[in-house]
Amino acid sequence: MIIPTAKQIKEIDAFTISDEGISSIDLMERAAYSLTDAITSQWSTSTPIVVFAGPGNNGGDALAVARMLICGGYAVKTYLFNIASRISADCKEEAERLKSLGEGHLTEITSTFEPPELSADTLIIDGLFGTGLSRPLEGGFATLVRFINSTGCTVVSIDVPSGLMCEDNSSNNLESIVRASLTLTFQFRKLAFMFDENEMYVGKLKVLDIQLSSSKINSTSTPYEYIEADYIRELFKPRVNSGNKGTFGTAMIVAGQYGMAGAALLAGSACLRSGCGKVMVHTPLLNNNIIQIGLPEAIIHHDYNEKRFCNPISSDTRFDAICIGPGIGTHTDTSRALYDQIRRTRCPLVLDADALNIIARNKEWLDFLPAKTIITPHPLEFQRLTDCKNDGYSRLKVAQELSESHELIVILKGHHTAICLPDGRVYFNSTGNSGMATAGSGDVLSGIIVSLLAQHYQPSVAALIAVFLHGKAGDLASSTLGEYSITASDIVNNISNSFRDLLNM
Ligand SMILES: NC(=O)C1=CN([C@@H]2O[C@H](COP(=O)(O)OP(=O)(O)OC[C@H]3O[C@@H](n4cnc5c(N)ncnc54)[C@H](O)[C@@H]3O)[C@@H](O)[C@H]2O)[C@@H](O)CC1
Ligand SMILES: Nc1ncnc2c1ncn2[C@@H]1O[C@H](COP(=O)(O)OP(=O)(O)O)[C@@H](O)[C@H]1O
Ligand SMILES: [K+]
Repeated sequence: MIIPTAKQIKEIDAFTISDEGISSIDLMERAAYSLTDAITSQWSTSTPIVVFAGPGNNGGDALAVARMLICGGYAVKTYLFNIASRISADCKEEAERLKSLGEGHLTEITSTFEPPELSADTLIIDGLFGTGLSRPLEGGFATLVRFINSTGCTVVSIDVPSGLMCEDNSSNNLESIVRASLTLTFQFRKLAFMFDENEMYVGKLKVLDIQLSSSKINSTSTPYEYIEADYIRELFKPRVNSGNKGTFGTAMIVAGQYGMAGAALLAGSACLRSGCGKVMVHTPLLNNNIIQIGLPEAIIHHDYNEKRFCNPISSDTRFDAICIGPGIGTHTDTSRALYDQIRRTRCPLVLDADALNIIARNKEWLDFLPAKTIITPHPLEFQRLTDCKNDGYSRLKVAQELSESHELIVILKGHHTAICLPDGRVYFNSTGNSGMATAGSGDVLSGIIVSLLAQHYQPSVAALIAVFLHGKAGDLASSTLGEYSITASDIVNNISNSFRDLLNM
């Protein structure tokens, strides 16, 4: 599903209204029905409800929901903030409809507001601002948001937590954003929801299908897409029945300085579990026994010259793709080896972990990474690599620029990992859970990627499939072990289930 901008959502709303021939107020009623449905399915009529409505259509939604809840037997108090006397036409109409239920349901605030006493079990519905927010909240609205956040009550935000911009929050006033327990958003995830630091505002997310025009949605051009199983499934090539080891390619993994052989084991076993024909591991001689015993299927490519660090591989004619980085360390010898290897590599390449930390110290090397190289930084590695600001939107913009200017595939790892392609497109992943925030989890991802590259998947496709499968393997691991107990090995052990789940095998 696409992730349109707030402006594009407005256009899709407007098109739906004209194309379907329905009025905007009826679209609002449709939206409010689905909100009410989601609320009543979770909270009973014994829950006291307080609704805060703003002056725009987000407020209109809130007023419609208040009416529907009252009609459903809920005790609801509603406050409409009409400070500047500029409420939208549909908001005004919804206020009239609510008033028509009788006295006392609606309090209109036109100047100062005395916050009510709220019991701990009150459910707050936040309909102050949605996609129309154009600047950070300040003054009375900022105070109101701080009041909402201080109550300790459960908060349901309509469409967007009020105060959160749909895209760029790098200059926002973070204290003036509602911290929702649940956000009921219309039709699309918003870009800001993809950034880890905004989880504290969005809370749990539910996307409500309000049947906006599918033809308009399909013709809306946006670089951002949220990827789910159906999309990934289409990217697979059939596996040739008569294929042999050679058909499915040989992957080379340069990993594990002495003391970090586990990184090589994790990447190597993930690679083997992901379908390539052969896996070679280039690792210091001292790791020999560990790898031979832990990963008997792999061929060890000994790094004879040096016992503890990684040296360059002499030739890359014997493998189809190469991964460099998991646990290699940043020793000067390794750094030199990485330089040589990058300069010499002609096959598809994925760089992870310490390979990226080394490049961060030698940023000019970015200029000669082969086209379509995949890099897989977590936020800190990306920060070291680019000196970017620390918020999700700024980081994404820099990643997009880097991807486009250097023709790289940048996999920005996080809860919703972003895969940035050189043509400007960005795909956000839908699988994965906090149990995957565990040492070695990234090594597993690198192993899956290089396996797919060795099987001759295009780098962009390999990146998309691998990220999705990796997260899915983590989800399957968590369904049996729980998020607290997953280890990176459990992710490896669930790669096969992840493939089978995705491909209905
Ligand atoms: N357009 C449509 O057909 C639909 C819209 N829907 C709702 O409409 C919302 C968007 O409505 P609007 O475009 O009216 O926008 P909002 O309701 O988000 O707010 C817009 C109003 O807030 C003011 N404003 C913006 N930033 C402000 C700030 N920092 N401080 C004070 N005032 C500020 C604007 O001047 C405008 O009056 C969506 O989020 C959704 O909830 C839904 O009803 C579905 C259908
Ligand atoms: N909360 C989370 N939700 C989803 N995926 C996560 C979460 N935390 C971590 N991951 C995933 O786990 C991997 C962690 O990689 P990384 O930080 O490089 O780990 P390591 O360096 O320990 O191997 C990434 O693919 C990341 O997307
Ligand atoms: K809202």
